[in-house]
Amino acid sequence: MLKTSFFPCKANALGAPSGFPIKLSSTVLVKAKRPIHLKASGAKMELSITRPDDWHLHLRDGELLEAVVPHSSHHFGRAIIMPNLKPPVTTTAAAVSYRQSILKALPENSDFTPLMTLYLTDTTSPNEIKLARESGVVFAVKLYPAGATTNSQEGVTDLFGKCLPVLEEMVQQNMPLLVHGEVTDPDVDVFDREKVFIDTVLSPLIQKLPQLKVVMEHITTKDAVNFVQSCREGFVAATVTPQHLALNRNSLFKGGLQPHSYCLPVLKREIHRQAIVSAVTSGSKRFFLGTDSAPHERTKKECSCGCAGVYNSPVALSVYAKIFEEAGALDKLEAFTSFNGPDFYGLPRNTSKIKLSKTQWKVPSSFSFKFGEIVPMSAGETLDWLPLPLSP
Ligand SMILES: NC(=O)N[C@@H](CC(=O)O)C(=O)O
Ligand SMILES: [Zn+2]
Ligand SMILES: [Zn+2]
Repeated sequence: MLKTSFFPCKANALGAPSGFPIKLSSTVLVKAKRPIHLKASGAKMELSITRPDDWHLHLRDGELLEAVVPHSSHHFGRAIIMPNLKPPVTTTAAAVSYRQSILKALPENSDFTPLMTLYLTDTTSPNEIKLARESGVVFAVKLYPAGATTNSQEGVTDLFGKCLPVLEEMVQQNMPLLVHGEVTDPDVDVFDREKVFIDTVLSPLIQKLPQLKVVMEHITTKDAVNFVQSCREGFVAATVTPQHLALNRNSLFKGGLQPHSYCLPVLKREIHRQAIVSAVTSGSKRFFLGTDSAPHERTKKECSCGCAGVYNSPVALSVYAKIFEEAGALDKLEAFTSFNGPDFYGLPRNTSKIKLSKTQWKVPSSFSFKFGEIVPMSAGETLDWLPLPLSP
């Protein structure tokens, strides 16, 4: 497949208004045009922050990978890559090979670094954790309770019964456990699944293995905020997505069913949204950026049984900046986007900078590719903060 086309215009698909070209695969069709730039009146406010990382990202594989990777690599330095492919990335060998595919799909001259993860199953061996650590390219292990979310069928059915030796080896190897924190019991109300998971799985796990590093991914409730805050700093942390900061569950039904706002864990009540906004804008080191950007083709979202996942990479930084601005906490944005994550993982912070300009830009209504379309979060809306290209 040809991979040489560039956005020829002065703006790229993300709206960066300079001559910084972004290489996209030849499968990109013209609908992914530049966003419309509205001139902000008066002097433009610009924020310069250390290049952010994304600590929870779905890049998929094949043509979907080629399509979406530029939206992350353009502004983010590194990303924790989720392993829920079909088949899932359950071994170090598979993670190494998936990493190669990602590197191959990157735009020319990109220095984006994928940080790989393993998909935990009932049969993952402690030795696999040793191999993962030795590889130098696997940075975490992901727990999907079987049936909890997209491609989780091969996930864990009984964490304490089946996975304790592996978890003990993870403690030895200082390998973090990343958690999709929802129970799968059909009798538990879908809006309560995170809280019940905390009470029945996470709390007992941390009591049993207090040395295990755990990231509660994409938290959605005040219960999760309280739980993370009650744990030992440096051992338990949480990622937070743009959609769970910006939207509450009313958004799912606003003017009719809104499939592009449907993700798991599902959006919650306003009180929960407010609790996670307070948590991230408080300056606490326990919370960091993880977009959970999860692309699905339009036809797989707009159908009788739609997939869960919000594609937010193109808008994530704009949405985060708006949330911090509204909370009067723009001074805390950089720690959330660029410091707390690497500090938790024990990795160096990025040294380059990006700028966010207070400039309005219009999000494309969809991105079109040969294989189909992807509808981003905030499709067709005008956002306030525009990420500019990397400065040297
Ligand atoms: N968040 C989602 O709704 N979907 C994710 C899986 C996940 O992170 O749970 C996906 O892979 O599509
Ligand atoms: Zn998840
Ligand atoms: Zn995810």
